[in-house]
Amino acid sequence: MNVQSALHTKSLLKVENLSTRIKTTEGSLTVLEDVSLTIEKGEIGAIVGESGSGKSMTINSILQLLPKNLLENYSGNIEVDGENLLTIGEKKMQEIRGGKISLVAQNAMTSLDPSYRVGKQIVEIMLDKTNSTKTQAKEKALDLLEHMGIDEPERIFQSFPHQLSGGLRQRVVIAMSLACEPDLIIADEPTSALDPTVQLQVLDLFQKINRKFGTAILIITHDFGVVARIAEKVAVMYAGQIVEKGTTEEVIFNPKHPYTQSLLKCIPNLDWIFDESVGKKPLFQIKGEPLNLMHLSEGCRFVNRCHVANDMCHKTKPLLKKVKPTGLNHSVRCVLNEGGK
Ligand SMILES: Nc1ncnc2c1ncn2[C@@H]1O[C@H](COP(=O)(O)OP(=O)(O)OP(=O)(O)O)[C@@H](O)[C@H]1O
Repeated sequence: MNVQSALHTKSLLKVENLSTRIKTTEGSLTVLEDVSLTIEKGEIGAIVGESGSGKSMTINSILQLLPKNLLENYSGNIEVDGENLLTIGEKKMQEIRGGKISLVAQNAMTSLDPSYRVGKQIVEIMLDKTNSTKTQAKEKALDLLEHMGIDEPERIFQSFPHQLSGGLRQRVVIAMSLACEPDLIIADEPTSALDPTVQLQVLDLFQKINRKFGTAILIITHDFGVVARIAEKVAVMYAGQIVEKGTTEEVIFNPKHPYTQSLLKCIPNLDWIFDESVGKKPLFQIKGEPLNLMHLSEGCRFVNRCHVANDMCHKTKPLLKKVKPTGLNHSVRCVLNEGGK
């Protein structure tokens, strides 16, 4: 690709300055503010943050899944292949969901119908979303199950969801998400309901899918371990805002935001099991509670939990700025890091 055509290449998913307001009994609440991120074709990205940081709101906004009685309004832009999802209307949106983008939910059981054999559920999607005949759809479904690392695809095809283990069910759901041949899979905490060993297998499966089919993946997680294993780039969310983003390497090895630094310290370290001289250290915890979005102050949203905050942080609203003005895409929302160090 020459430079000229590269400049004109549209991102697969481009979210720009997205703010989402919802209606609550206490009045309207801005649950997302100024969220910008992109996923390119064939890329694996991640959004990481603790509970309540706005991860689910971000995907529900992208996929326009917030119910009418909850949503007050969106502002900003959400583009898929250059098409603005905020203006295309529900009919076209339905084609995008389960078409160009498919969603893998945290709990596989919420995506599977308990009363139908899993094979039939995969075939139904193929018949609905692709030009396959019934015979082709069955063949493709068995093929997909095999690609999911399932040893006996025919037996699993004939099984009901309750007859499968949690790990197998999640593989089936991932196969279902591929049935419509999407460009992007959004995976919402896809491994958090699974045993640690199965978690690793499922993450490796996403990587395999990405390499084999070129499918882009946006993974939502509270776990930096997941980010480190699979994602090329990451956005760290806190209290409805992206507070840091960049390549996974930049963010993990050179975290700039005190929240990112604290999240990284929360990853369990098992050194003490192998090295007695290290001693048993308690797990690191970020002090304080996540912010109540109803009661925002004028400064940084992380200020009351921050280990380096000063007076300026209480008074100045930080903007997301490049760590190094001339650098690539590492950005941070912290007045103490503006302009880079
Ligand atoms: N129906 C609702 N009414 C009021 N506030 C809500 C509602 N749903 C979400 N919120 C608020 O929106 C913010 C973002 O929530 P969101 O569910 O996106 O967080 P999350 O990062 O996905 O958390 P989790 O990992 O627990 O799912 C939180 O402050 C949450 O309290």
